[in-house]
Amino acid sequence: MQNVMTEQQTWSDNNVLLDAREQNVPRGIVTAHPLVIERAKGSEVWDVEGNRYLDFVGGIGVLNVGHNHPAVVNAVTKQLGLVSHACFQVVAYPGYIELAQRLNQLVGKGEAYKSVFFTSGAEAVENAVKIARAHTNRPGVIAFDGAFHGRTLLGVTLTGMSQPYKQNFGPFPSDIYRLPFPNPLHGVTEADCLKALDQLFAVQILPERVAAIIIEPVQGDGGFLPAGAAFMQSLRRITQQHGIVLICDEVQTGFGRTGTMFAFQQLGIQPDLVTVAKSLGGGLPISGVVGRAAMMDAPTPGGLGGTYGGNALACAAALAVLDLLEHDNLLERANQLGAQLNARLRQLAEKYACIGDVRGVGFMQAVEILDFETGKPDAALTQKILDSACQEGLLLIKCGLHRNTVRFLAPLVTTDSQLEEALHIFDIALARATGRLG
Ligand SMILES: O=C(O)CCC(=O)C(=O)O
Ligand SMILES: NCCCC(=O)O
Repeated sequence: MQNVMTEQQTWSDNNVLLDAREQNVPRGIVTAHPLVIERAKGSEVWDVEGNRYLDFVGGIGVLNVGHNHPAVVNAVTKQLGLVSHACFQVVAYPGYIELAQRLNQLVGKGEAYKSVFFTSGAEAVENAVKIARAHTNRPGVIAFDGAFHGRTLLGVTLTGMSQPYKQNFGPFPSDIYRLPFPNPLHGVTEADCLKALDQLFAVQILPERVAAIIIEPVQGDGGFLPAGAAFMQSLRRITQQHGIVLICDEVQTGFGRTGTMFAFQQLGIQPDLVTVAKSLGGGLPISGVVGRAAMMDAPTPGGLGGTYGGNALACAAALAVLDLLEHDNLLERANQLGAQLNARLRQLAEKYACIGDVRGVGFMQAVEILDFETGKPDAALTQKILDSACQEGLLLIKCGLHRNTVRFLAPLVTTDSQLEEALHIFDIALARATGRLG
C-alpha cells in the first residue's frame, strides 16, 4: 500500500520528503539534487532543514533577475488584486498588450514585429513552427544535433538528443530534418555544418519545401556551444535566398543571459521569429513568439492561443523583469560577471587536467569535463563534481550530448562575494572528485 505522509510526519526533513517524492512522483521526472527547498532569495535557496545553498542553476535559466526579486513580487502582488487570469482569447487586458509592444520594440528595433504569448518554451517553439508553416505553406523544419526545444512531441522531435528525451516516445512528427551544430572541440567546423545543409537540400528536401530553420544562438542543454557570427550570417543568407523562416530559440539565452537582451544581437543577424520563455517571467510561467508582423499574421483568426497563454500575473512579472533589465544595468553586470567567471574557470582549467574546455557568452559559461588520459567525455566524473559541489552548498547542473559539461546559470544579481564563494566551492568539488582531497 502507498504511504501517505501524516500531519505528524515532518515536512521539514529532506529525507522524509524525498521518500514521499519517490512514492508519489514518477521516476521519469528526475530531480538533479537530493534536497527539498522551502524558500529562495536572489542567488540563494534554503532547504526545509534550513541549510543554505548558492543556486547557480536559477531554475534552469529562469531567474536572471534572481529568486523573488522584490520588483517582481510587488508587480505580481498588485496584479493579483486586479485580474489574475482572464484568458486573452476571451477578453484583453493591458499587461499582455504592453508586453507585446515592449518585446516587439526590443526584438524588431523599429521594424514591424508582433508577439503572442504561451506558457512554456516548448509551446513557443510549437507555435513558431505553426506560424512558419502557415506563412510559407511548406512542411519542412530543420533543427540541429544537440538542440533542446522542449518535451512536447514536436518539441522533442526537434530536440537533438535521444537520451533521455526521446526514449520510446515515438512515433514522432514527420518533416523534421537535422544538421550538425558547430563544435570545434570535437572537430565539427562551421564549414562542415554548412556542407551538411547543402547535402540535406540535395538528398532529403528541396529548400523550397523548407518552412524554417530553428537554432539556439548558444545551445543550452546541448552543451553551452555558441554558434559563431559567420555561421549565423551564412544561415541568414541561405534562409533569405530560399524564403525559409529563421527562428532563433532564445528561451535560455534571452533576457540578458549572454550580456545583450538577446544573443542574436551579437551575431549581426535579424531573425524572423524569436522564441522566448524562462527568464522573461522572473519565476512565473510565460513564453512567447516575437516575429515579423507579416509572418505572425499568417495564421488566420483562432489559429493561435491557449487558455493560460500570457496569463495576467505572468505578464505583470514579465513587465517588471524588462524594467529591471533596462534600468538596473543587468546587461552590463552579466558581462562583468561572465568575464570574472570565465577568467576564474580558466585558472581552474590550469589546475585540473579534466577541464577540457571553458566556454560561453556573457554569464552563460560552462566547463567541459574530459578524461585527461583519453580526451573522451567523462560523464561519471562530471556527476561526481556536481554531487560534491552540492554537498558543499553549491547547486550546478550538467549539459551536453554526453552530459559531461558543467553549466553556470546563476542569476545576474549574483554578488561578487557569492561568485567568489561559488568558485571556492567548485575548486573544492573538483579536488574531491578528482581525488586530490579526501
Ligand atoms: O528539462 C527540461 O525540460 C528543461 C530543460 C532545459 O531547458 C535545459 O536543460 O536547458
Ligand atoms: N534538462 C534537464 C537537465 C538537468 C540535468 O541533466 O541535470
